[in-house]
Amino acid sequence: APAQQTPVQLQPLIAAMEQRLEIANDVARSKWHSGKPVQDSERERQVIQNAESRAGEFKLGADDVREFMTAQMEANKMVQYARIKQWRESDHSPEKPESSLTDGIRGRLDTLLPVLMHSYSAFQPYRSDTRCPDWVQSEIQRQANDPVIVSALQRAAGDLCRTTPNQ
Ligand SMILES: O=C(O)C(=O)C[C@]1(C(=O)O)C=C[C@@H](O)C=C1
Repeated sequence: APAQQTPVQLQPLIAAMEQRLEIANDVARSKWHSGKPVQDSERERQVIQNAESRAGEFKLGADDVREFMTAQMEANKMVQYARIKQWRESDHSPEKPESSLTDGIRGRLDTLLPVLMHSYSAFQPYRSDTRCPDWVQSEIQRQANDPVIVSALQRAAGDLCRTTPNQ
């Protein structure tokens, strides 16, 4: 079974990605109450710049870091849009989060950055393995149940495996 051969380095990586997506629930609650749009391109540039500036610390290339963090933010927006749609359609307003977006929630996303980069770095040797896509799918299914989180994790992990096309 593919799960048995899954490298141990994948579990903490998917876990950190999932934690980042859990924070998206609070981002969405905050934006629901503030009326701010989900998309904040200026903040996305800052996140990418911050991550790129730390690439060397984790022996990662700037291109990989940019691609990886872009995927994490696209996945984050998927969760936000899905939650906002659920609240709108169920006519149920979520509670205001304890902390605001700029002094609290983004701080939690920032705190997770080195954790994500560290686990992404540890997974580098396995990215080109032909079993990589199977490992990633089974690990996502193992760690997540909520279909919104599962889809977002699939997006977040979309570039993890370097599969060589076979024509
Ligand atoms: O910080 C925000 O405003 C978020 O919505 C979070 C986040 C991210 O994933 O870091 C996602 C979408 C925005 O375009 C910017 C950043």
